[in-house]
Amino acid sequence: MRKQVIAGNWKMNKVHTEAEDFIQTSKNEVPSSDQVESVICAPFPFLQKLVEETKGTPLEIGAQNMHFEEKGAFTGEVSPVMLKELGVTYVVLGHSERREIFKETDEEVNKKVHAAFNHNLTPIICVGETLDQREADQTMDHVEGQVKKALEGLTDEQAAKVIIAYEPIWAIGTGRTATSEQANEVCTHIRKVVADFVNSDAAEAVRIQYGGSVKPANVDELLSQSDIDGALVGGASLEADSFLKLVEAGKHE
Ligand SMILES: O=C[C@H](O)COP(=O)(O)O
Repeated sequence: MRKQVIAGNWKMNKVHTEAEDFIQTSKNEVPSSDQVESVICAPFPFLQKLVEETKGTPLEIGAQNMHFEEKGAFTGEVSPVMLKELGVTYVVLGHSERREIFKETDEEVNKKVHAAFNHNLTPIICVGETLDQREADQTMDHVEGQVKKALEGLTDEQAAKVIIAYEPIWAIGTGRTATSEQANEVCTHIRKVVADFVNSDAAEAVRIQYGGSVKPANVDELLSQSDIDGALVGGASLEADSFLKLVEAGKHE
């Protein structure tokens, strides 16, 4: 039985006081970590404080991106060493906004996944198709390519530990959710890709989240699907009440 992972991705939202209020309200309200993994992926400036404030609680803190190098002349970047030193445990990699706006490539995502494992961070690897790709019936091939490239060169044990977030780009921030069947169909394919590319044990172990307009009203149905093991949530993770409802749903699946 795979444990559900509910991760909030705050993106570039909140100021310090709002981040603090959220954490104070929710840190002791999330279910225990043996029931569901609860993660907030916050902007870099909040990470240190949030890690300190959530110590000893089931709420984990993640980053939304990082560079793959440990240090050097990379102005504006943050390294895996820095994140690890802060006590961050998860990192979102290859989010579609990074791929689209900041032109991140599959090769860079792969280097970041390796860097995450080198520094004991759990990568949440985002994959997903555009509306044009879906309409051209290219979803499965596109997602398959992204998954294989992201996992390239990992050991079987590492591949089993990644979290893959399937996020159809047309459903992100649009209020337009993939139906639970559409989401599960792609997640099932991703699991098969992992089975073929790595092995069946890794495929059985890997957690696959759905992301794209997930909210308390649709989370139960999405999480009840056979190959969906959690959610990566943007808008609905910004309010503590709503985030707590999502993690509560994760507990039951
Ligand atoms: O990382 C989260 C996703 O981009 C989904 O965002 P959303 O829940 O606001 O659609």
